[in-house]
Amino acid sequence: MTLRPTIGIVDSLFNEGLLPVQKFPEYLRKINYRNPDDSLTPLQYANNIKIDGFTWLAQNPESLTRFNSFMEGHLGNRPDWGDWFPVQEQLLDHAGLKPDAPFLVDIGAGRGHDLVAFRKRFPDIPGRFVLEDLPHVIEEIRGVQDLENAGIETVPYNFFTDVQPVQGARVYFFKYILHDWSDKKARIIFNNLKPAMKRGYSKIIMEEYILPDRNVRSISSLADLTVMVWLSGMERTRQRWINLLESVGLRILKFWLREGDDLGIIEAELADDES
Ligand SMILES: C[S@@+](CC[C@H](N)C(=O)[O-])C[C@H]1O[C@@H](n2cnc3c(N)ncnc32)[C@H](O)[C@@H]1O
Repeated sequence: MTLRPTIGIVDSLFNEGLLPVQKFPEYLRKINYRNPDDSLTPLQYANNIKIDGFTWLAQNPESLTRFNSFMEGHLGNRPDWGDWFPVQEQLLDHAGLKPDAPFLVDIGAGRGHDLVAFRKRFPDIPGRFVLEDLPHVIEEIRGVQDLENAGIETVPYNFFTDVQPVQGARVYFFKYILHDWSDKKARIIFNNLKPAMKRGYSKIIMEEYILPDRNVRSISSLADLTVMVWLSGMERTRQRWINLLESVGLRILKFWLREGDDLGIIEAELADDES
């Protein structure tokens, strides 16, 4: 079992998370008990700011460090995706793989813990491994030995403003990214990715909650509330994932879930009918 440092979770939730939680009833009254959306997030309301949560973190280095430590420990004692997803069958068994081409791009990777774990698990997969995140996050991880040892490239990238710079990767990986954003913003992220994807080859792999329509586990509800209170984000049901991806010309190949957990993998690719 992987042991992860979880102190960052407590540190970040108490330092940055408590105020929006405390002010949440007041915030809901102000927005007439609508579902929170991008026009004013609870974090913006609580801190009286207009910038989004990640730009705010960039301006508060201690909060950013706590947040990135939070993300590093967030899986707790769950296995890494590479430990249970059929990587060989779904990703490696393809004639198009080339040793000098990009294999995996982790978009919004934070400190790169998922990439490092994947490289340790599969040290012999050929190709490039790329970590993308906002420039201040890339700055925070400059010179980190684990990343250098694993041969991981770092690229500053903003998924709202830039088209994906790494063309034709086998895997574009997102973990806990889409749940931070509304469908409208998620569509911008996907539309900036699609031009880089190679039809019949590139796959999107997302590690996210995939909720049932009813009887959601309390731990998954808590995740839903956490992203709502921070960012007006949401955990999505299967049908919401299908609707979202279809609305941008993507097709879900399979939802992968492990017994007893709503956190799973969504495997997707460009839909056939897109030019
Ligand atoms: C919830 S964290 C997930 C981090 C990592 N994928 C993980 O699961 O531990 C969201 C990540 O998205 C990054 N992010 C936020 N806005 C972004 C943007 N516009 N472009 C690229 N990355 C962004 C943040 O810096 C942060 O690292």
